[in-house]
Amino acid sequence: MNSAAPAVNWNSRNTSFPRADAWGGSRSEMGYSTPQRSGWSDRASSQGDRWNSGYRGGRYSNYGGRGGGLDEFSRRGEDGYGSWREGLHKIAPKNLHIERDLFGLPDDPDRQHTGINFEKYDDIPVEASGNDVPEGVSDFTSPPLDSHLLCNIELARYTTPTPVQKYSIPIVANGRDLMACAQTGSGKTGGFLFPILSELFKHGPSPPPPEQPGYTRGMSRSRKAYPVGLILAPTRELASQIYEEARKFAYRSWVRPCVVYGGADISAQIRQIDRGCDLLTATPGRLVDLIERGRVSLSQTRYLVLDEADRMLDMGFEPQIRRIVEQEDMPGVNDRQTLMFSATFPRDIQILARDFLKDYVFLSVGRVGSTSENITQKIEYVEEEDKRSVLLDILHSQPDSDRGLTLIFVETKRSADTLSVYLIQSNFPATSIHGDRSQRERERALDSFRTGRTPIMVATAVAARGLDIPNVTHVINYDLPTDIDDYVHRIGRTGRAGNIGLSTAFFNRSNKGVVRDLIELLKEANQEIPSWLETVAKETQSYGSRGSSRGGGRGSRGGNRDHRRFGGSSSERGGYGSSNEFGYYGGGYSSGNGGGYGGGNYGNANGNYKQSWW
Ligand SMILES: Nc1ncnc2c1ncn2[C@@H]1O[C@H](COP(=O)(O)OP(=O)(O)OP(=O)(O)O)[C@@H](O)[C@H]1O
Repeated sequence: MNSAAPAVNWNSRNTSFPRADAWGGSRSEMGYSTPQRSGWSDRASSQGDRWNSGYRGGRYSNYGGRGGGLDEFSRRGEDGYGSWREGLHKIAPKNLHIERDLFGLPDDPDRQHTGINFEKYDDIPVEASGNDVPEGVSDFTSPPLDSHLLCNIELARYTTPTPVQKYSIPIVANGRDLMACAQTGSGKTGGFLFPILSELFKHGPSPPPPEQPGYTRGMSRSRKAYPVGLILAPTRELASQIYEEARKFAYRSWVRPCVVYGGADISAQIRQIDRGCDLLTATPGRLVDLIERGRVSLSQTRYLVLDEADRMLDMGFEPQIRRIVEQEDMPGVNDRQTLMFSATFPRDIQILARDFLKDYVFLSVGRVGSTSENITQKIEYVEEEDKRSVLLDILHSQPDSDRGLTLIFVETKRSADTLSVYLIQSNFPATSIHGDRSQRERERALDSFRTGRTPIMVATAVAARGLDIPNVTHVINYDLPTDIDDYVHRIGRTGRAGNIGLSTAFFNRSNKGVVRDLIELLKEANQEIPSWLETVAKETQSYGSRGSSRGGGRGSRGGNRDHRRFGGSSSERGGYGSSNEFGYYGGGYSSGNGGGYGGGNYGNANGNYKQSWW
């Protein structure tokens, strides 16, 4: 284990000072709505008012909510938050109501439970490159984790760390930056939350910001939040989900998680951050808005996480991300720790890493961009005009006893709407989610799907990343994406946390651009490859002759591997510094049965990568 001192200077240790942003108070604002008990079509309901009337509550947010004496309320820890006083972490008393709300009961169907293949994660080869890579841990223990975090991990009923968690915990504890790539559903969220929260629990908050020398707790005007940790995520739903996880693991601690995202009432979000904001999860656009309004400062940020960073670039967020990281008041790369997580790491994101990370460890659990063997992948040849009837056949053949949820991906918002209406007309309980629906409609659709009231959801790529919905047993790619990484994330909505899942993809000749990548993926995951698919692959000529705007297929995109180690053409490197800077870093390790990096030198013939579809 590397014993190097953390790069972050925790000059706040063992001191006593007021938190920069601890205003005390309840947490009832950023409410998530309680499910409606109407029919199965979330659209058909006439209860829209209820969703617009500030109705809050339900399992996510119904504690707190008191009008006065908030500080006192907070001090007593009744809101589930502790404090940091005189250099010591004061853990709040237990609150069974909050505990039930956060962690559920052992057999709650709406919670993700680990599946029969959870232990098999340990068989996945892990590879790490970089200087002096710390060794992984094998259990949740203190040290290296803070003992209070262990209590919360136990409440979440996690018994063993997943591979990405095993390695991220010591890497972050040693003050290192990290680019981590692990298969969908294998616990990346804990991979960044555990080590960050653990360090925050041990070391306490940052000192009050220098620009507020006369800072007084309880000031009512010009309140500004100074989060110590910032997590950027591409979509509102993913940001909310990360926030819910952060709330679990921060329970009873001094750390107050917050979430902000576009499409929702900004005043409610401002009220929420006014009450304390130590670990902020945000979508980039809304965060820029709050910075511009002077409500958030990043001057005290010690931890920066970019979750699904490649998706954020695809969505055109690079200018906002660069502004947040480079042009506002966030500490520079040497004065913070930066972590990037995804299941796929195409080349362009690794170029961004050059600017945002320092001497980082590149960690890959399994081959980067691979799919979990817990997902059985079927590829069906279906012509465009036959898709609807084949879909109905599949849905009819799913036994009633199968209480699982089915997620159907289509390429356009319009087809999400038309297909869901078609399914409803065909007597299937369906809803849809896509970028043209309002935030309220999106939340309602997701909730109706999650709770099983509409066990079928038609979605665009907006639902492809990160969403952790228990009991999704079948993912259908009604339309295949043009980028294989998107396929990886989409099917990853099933087969999570060691559970098994089924994926069906409709393939026809319009999808031949992904055929080689698809075959490669299927092979890696030990899946059956239909002979007709191999025939299409053989027929498809001139791979690589029409690369996508993102650089073509898996191989030629040059991503999905540690760029420093494998180099790439100078144009691929996009002006990287000297070869010394990005030469091979020694000291890496690999465990498990090896694997190596695949990927040929071919492009994606269908590679017109567009952002407007989702
Ligand atoms: N150590 C653990 N033990 C048991 N369950 C875990 C553990 N870590 C995470 N989980 C559960 O596994 C599920 C998947 O975790 P998570 O959402 O973090 O996956 P992910 O790797 O981020 O997936 P994706 O790539 O799709 O974003 C969650 O329901 C989470 O609660």
